Amino acid sequence: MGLLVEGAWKDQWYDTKSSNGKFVRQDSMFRNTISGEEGAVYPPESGRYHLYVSLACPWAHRTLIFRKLKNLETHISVSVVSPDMLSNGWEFGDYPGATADDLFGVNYMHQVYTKAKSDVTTRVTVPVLWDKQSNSIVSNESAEIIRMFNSAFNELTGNHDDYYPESLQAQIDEINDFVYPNINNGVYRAGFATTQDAYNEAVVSLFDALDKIEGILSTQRYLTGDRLTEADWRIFTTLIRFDPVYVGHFKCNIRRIQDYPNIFEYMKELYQVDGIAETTNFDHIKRHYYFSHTTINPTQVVPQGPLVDLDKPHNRGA
Ligand SMILES: N[C@@H](CCC(=O)N[C@@H](CS)C(=O)NCC(=O)O)C(=O)O
Repeated sequence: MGLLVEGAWKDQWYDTKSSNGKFVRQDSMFRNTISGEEGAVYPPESGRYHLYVSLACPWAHRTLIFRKLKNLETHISVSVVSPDMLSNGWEFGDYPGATADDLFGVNYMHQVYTKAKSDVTTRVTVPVLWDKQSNSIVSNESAEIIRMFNSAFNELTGNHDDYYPESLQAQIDEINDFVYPNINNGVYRAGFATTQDAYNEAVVSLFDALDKIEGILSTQRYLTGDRLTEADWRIFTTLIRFDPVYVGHFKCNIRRIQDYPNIFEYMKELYQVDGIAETTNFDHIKRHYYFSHTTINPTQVVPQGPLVDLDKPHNRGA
């Protein structure tokens, strides 16, 4: 794990000393948009864009889900990094389910970043949406990539399904603003904390938030009512990793997702949506966290469990 400093790779774990043991996630730095508007720098074109993902990563998983739901698979190609993220950061390789770098044939993800900007100073994160035409990074912010996938390619695909409908945008934004710090990033704030106080604060706000979500899902099918939206997909990628990884590896063990009847059934419903199970790779998920975070798990031993039947019929909407 490391970062690029003026284009040079530096192997270094997260600095939590300057923040009292708290993990503070950095903002993504490439923030352009694909748009069908006249004169747009990045117009929606088939075959022009390439997505770099890790199957382990919850943020990258969102983008794979939207690529699937919006029928973008034939329009946007994908490279998958190996789940092992060690001293060179994300790398390509022959781990089952991973690929080579299909565009440049480089070994490391940081080399893709320096192809976009040779003197860049940044963490090297996935997902990355790459523009093959200008050889630049459109975006490395999943929240923005899924919005582009939701609407920018509609004319090309003929798929007008809308996961961010205008009538629900305020509600979706409100849920996202609650779920992101407390749950999506909350598991990382608990797991990467290096003081007891920082961990305590994160884990308590995480489970308070999950209790609240359980309450919401006890009265309605989805987070904003009876329609499946972006807000649901954004929480899903954290929920599906929770019992296999976050409970043990990140010490988020006050309760399991299986202990929340409504969240568990809801998570199964989302997992069973057409195409979603194939975007979910539990081997990469478990291997990445347990094998890569050697400050947390120095033995790199990956647990076998848990045994959970995600294909069992759910009771949502019954
Ligand atoms: N805000 C970014 C976060 C992406 C992110 O942090 N990805 C993790 C993998 S789960 C990563 O690549 N971490 C490497 C690092 O921090 O050096 C997004 O949502 O796209």
